[in-house]
Amino acid sequence: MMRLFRAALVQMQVGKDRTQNLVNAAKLIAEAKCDGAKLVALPECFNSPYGTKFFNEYAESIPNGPTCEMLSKAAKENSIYLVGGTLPERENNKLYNTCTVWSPKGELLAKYRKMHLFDIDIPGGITFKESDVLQAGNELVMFEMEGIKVGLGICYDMRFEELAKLYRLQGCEILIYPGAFNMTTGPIHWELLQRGRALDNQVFVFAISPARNEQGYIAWGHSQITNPWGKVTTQAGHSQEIIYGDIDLSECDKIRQQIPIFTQRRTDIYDTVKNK
Ligand SMILES: NC(=O)CC(=O)C(=O)O
Repeated sequence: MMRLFRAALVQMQVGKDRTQNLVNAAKLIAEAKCDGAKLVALPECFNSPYGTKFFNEYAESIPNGPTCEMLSKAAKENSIYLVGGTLPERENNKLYNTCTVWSPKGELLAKYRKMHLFDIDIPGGITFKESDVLQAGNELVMFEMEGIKVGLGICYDMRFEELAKLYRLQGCEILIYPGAFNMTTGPIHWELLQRGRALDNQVFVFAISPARNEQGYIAWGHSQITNPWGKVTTQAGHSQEIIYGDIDLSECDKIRQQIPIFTQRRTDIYDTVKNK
């Protein structure tokens, strides 16, 4: 069972030209592989600008569109596990914000649809309503990487601690969130939420943002790796870059032994209160 590996989070620049986005992603994936990555992860909406007015135009079916073709080929050519950020997905005339995961043989390992849609309204800050055009997913999705269980979420999902806890209860040691926080929420919430999810659940958390752009939805950047102690071990700036983490899963074992919160949960009490 693999316990040590190198992860690469690709904080890439995303623009309006889909082909250019795919070419850029493929180039950066190959670079991450050359630098020793076994798992490479891309950001939310890496093939299209992030915005409700773009989702319909850029949507593709999975696994048949050009974006999945590129992802499958890149995973196979580089023999890596590839978390393909997210793309707007179309199925039966409905749209979803969907993350795909590819095996080193280029096979589709998992597909997760954003479960909590990003609907917020902060006067003077940001108003965004994914539910105007997207449907929410209804399933937790995990994949296994040579014995390591990894749970998937997308961006706003990281605000929901119940989702992270359910993944931990199902044996996950890593949670991966492709995400695109913004200039209003990013500065205070991005890092803190990930540290919270990591510490609460004693898991590694990887979050991958697009690089900051000049117009439209301005992404916060700061892709991040947080360890099960709740410590940020690597964080990007806001430009295009790849960050790396040498992940040692024995850190999960150690912290879970030293602070055994998952054997001390008082579900007898919680359940009584919940059912009142
Ligand atoms: N873009 C998102 O889904 C979430 C986000 O920016 C936030 O929660 O803030």
